[in-house]
Amino acid sequence: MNQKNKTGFFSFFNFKKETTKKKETNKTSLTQNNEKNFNQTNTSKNIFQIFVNTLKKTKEKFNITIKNLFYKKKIDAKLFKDIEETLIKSDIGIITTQKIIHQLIQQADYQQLKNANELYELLKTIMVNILNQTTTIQYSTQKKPFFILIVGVNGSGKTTTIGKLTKRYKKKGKSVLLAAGDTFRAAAIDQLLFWSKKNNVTLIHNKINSDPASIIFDALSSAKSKNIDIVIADTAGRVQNKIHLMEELKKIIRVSKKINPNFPHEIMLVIDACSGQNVLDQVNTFNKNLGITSLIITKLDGTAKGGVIFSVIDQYKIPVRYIGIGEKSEDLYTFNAQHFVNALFE
Ligand SMILES: Nc1nc2c(ncn2[C@@H]2O[C@H](COP(=O)(O)OP(=O)(O)OP(=O)(O)O)[C@@H](O)[C@H]2O)c(=O)[nH]1
Repeated sequence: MNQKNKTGFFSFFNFKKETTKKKETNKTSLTQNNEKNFNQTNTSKNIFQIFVNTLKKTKEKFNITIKNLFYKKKIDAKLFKDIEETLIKSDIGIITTQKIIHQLIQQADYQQLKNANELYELLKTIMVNILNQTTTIQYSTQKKPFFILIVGVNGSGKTTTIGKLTKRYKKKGKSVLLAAGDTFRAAAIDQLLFWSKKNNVTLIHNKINSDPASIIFDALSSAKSKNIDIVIADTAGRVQNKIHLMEELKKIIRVSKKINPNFPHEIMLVIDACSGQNVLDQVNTFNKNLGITSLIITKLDGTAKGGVIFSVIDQYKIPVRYIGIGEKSEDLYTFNAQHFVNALFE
């Protein structure tokens, strides 16, 4: 399979290609189990409909305008200008929009397109390619425990997402252990306790203001001795300031490497789509300091700013692994570029 198209190793939709190509028997992927469960309970069409419903608010800005632009229009400079304006208004961001328009003009010229309809399809393809520029880290049973460090600013949805991930991995038959690394806010520990009980998994925690690096170290040691598959660690979103937070997170990473130099396998940044273009600043800060391996975009259900996904992926080349589309524990989906773009244009 084309590496560029492998947005989500956990992706449902690439499963067939993955399994035929990958003959390594000692590796099991969450994707494979994912897909089996998925096929039993859902269909690609349903998932697509969920994407369509989720993006309702983002589509309001984008969809009607874009369709009107292409309707029976001829290809000229004005059309490109209008498309550019629509993309910018849809939170796709100026830099990424200009890149899309540049490619659109070049390819339309190269393919000698005359018809606006063909340009419409070309725009979709270019937008999917923008989202497919990244590859995700592979889960493997050899990486045991597979350590996922969850980071993000306050209120972005970290704790809720951990609850959703726990449910998801448990459903795939994986053993999960949680670590309450947000010791700054008592409610965060209570929230994780709720999720751990709900999913029947162990939570390693300590009292408020205790050292998060030490809690996470204990959690990883315990997971190793108990042969646990996956450890998910929560972290604070706000300490005294941004520098303190980054130092705290760096310490967690440093200390975890004493157990295994490859820890953490994943550093997932949770970002709230409602923040629009401001998320770029968050991605920049966390990535510069910690090296983010994937993104989880939450609250796509409640915002018109879903277009920001294009600029985040385009500017940082970090894959979006999951999207959060509601507060319930099942409201987490593997991100799929094709579905996302099709849903936007639907
Ligand atoms: N609509 C919607 N709400 C969400 C989603 N994900 C999380 N939330 C809500 O967002 C709020 C904040 O979520 P938390 O999980 O507490 O966020 P956090 O990042 O852990 O915040 P702190 O613990 O304060 O650092 C809660 O009310 C969640 O129910 C989502 O995908 N959609």
